[in-house]
Amino acid sequence: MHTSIATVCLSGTLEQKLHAVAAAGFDGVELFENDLIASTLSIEAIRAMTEDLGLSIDLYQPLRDVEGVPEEKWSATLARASAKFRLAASLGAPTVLVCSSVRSDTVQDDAVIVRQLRALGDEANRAGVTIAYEALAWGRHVSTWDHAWRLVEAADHPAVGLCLDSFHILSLGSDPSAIAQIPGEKILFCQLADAPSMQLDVLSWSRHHRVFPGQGDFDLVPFMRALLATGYDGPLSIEVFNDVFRQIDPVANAIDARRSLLNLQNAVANAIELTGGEPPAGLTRVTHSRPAEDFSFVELAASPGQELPAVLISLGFRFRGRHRTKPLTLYTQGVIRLVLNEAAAQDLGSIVGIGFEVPSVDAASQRATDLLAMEVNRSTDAGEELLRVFRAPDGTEVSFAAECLTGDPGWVAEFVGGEPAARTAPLDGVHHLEQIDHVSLAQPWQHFDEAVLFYKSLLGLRPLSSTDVADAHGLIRSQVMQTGSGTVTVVMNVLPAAPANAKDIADQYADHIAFQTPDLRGLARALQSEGVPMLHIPANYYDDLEARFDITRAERLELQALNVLYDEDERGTFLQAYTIPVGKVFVELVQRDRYSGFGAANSSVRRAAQSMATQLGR
Ligand SMILES: O=C(O)c1ccc(O)c(O)c1
Ligand SMILES: [Mg+2]
Repeated sequence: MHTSIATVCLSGTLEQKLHAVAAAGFDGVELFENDLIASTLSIEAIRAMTEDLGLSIDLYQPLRDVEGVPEEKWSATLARASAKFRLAASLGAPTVLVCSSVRSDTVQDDAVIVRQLRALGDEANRAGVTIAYEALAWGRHVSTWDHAWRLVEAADHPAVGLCLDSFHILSLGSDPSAIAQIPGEKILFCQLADAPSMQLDVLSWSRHHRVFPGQGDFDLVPFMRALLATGYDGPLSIEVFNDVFRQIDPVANAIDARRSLLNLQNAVANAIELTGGEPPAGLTRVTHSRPAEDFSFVELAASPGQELPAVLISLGFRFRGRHRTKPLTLYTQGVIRLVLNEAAAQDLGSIVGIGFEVPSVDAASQRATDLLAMEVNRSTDAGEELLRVFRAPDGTEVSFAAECLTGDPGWVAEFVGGEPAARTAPLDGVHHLEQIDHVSLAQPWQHFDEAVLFYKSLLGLRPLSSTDVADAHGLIRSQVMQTGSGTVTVVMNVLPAAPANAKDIADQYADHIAFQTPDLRGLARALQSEGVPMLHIPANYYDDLEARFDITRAERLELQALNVLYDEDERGTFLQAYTIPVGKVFVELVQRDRYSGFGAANSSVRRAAQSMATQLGR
């Protein structure tokens, strides 16, 4: 369908915004009044620029407080509206958005509003444009889509129709299904936005926290299905007011916005098909690819001289060799494969790449391309396996690898000079790491929403619990993303803005990788005897543990001696322990017994302990 985006979504001058919108592949824009007024470009120049960029101006907006107007102000209001209709016409915009009035003197009388909408319609008609009437969720008298529709229906004017904005509808918890009863030609415009669930007045929620479809908690699919059932085939336009999006690079942000529209159209088409329907031909599809099934490898930045290899060997990994042509080394344990990259830049953390096993590398790569992900060109030499690699918003290189049910994937043979594989590499014949539990990535705060949509739409990871972890230097937002089968989990930790002493702080915001073991106590004991430095957990934590849970003194003392943390949920128990940070990365060891969480209750203790370890130089 025709895709559009409101200029208010993006940062920059009007010219920068228009270039970003065109570069992302949108068909048109909603021109926000403030962007026009503040621009040094003439109306003719704006029109010419959009045409040159291949963009249409689909909507001019907003026109405020022009219905429910007290009698004495009506003629001035009509004159103001008329000027805006002529402006829209000279921009080549077919439609002006009229939002429901918010002024305290709004006449709260439907008959008055209907009469005024008709008069506005006549005026718009004269200028050769139409008006799309939108109920703001905080409108003084009109705040719901169905009220707005009753008024538009009653006005019964060819130049007066509706604008439906998913935020205003879903934020009030309104049921969108009856939208399907509206004649499609009376819906002149559709604005799309998602938002996280919040307990906040709806105006502040809308003006600061909207996000692109698929990044929040709203279910836009039923809204879209009702809209499409009317036969609507006008623009699908993103309208998001978001404090972060107003600050970030408009080019990347516009691409993220268009990814959200591609993903939404595809999700709607899938939902229609799933219930035996025929999706409208105009919906853009993306290549189908099933979710990631497992981790294939994790690539870490390994600066020379770092202790990471020694720690890995202590944990039971085997050195499998150096890459034939690249500055890479490989360590494996069973199905866990870690690639250390000596050449990798490590701006934020230490995990620079993740390989995901997918059912079809071709389908996953085509889907990534369809969803506008940026492919990374990696040099390959003759005989080397070509990996398809895409850059995630945080810079992580995401690779797709074929499923590998037995033995090693083909690329492992490119590493030479190491030890042969062993199914497991137990320290004392019993304790070992079985698989990657999760990978945790530090996220720059500006790219968090983009990252959620990236991992969700490309890899089928779904956002689960989100927790705020307090530490001495700020609040860290921790978002778990997991595939439906639970085999792949990525945890995204959003860093507070860099404080003055950024270097110290940055050291603590380490990425980490967590491994599952069937016997964490045994492993911790073995590591202790090998002298592997584990993160020291303070005694106060164990006092608290003893008070909170039904554990014996002996159990508490054992956990404390081993620096093992404990948690429970309704279903089971959880043990976790950490190595001290090695460079910018640390290793977490977990033992799960039917427990499905990630030890969130322990996170702030862990962070405090890490902070202490970093300050002590260890
Ligand atoms: O916040 C506002 O005022 C505003 C203006 C125009 C819109 O389309 C909208 O959804 C909100
Ligand atoms: Mg709107």
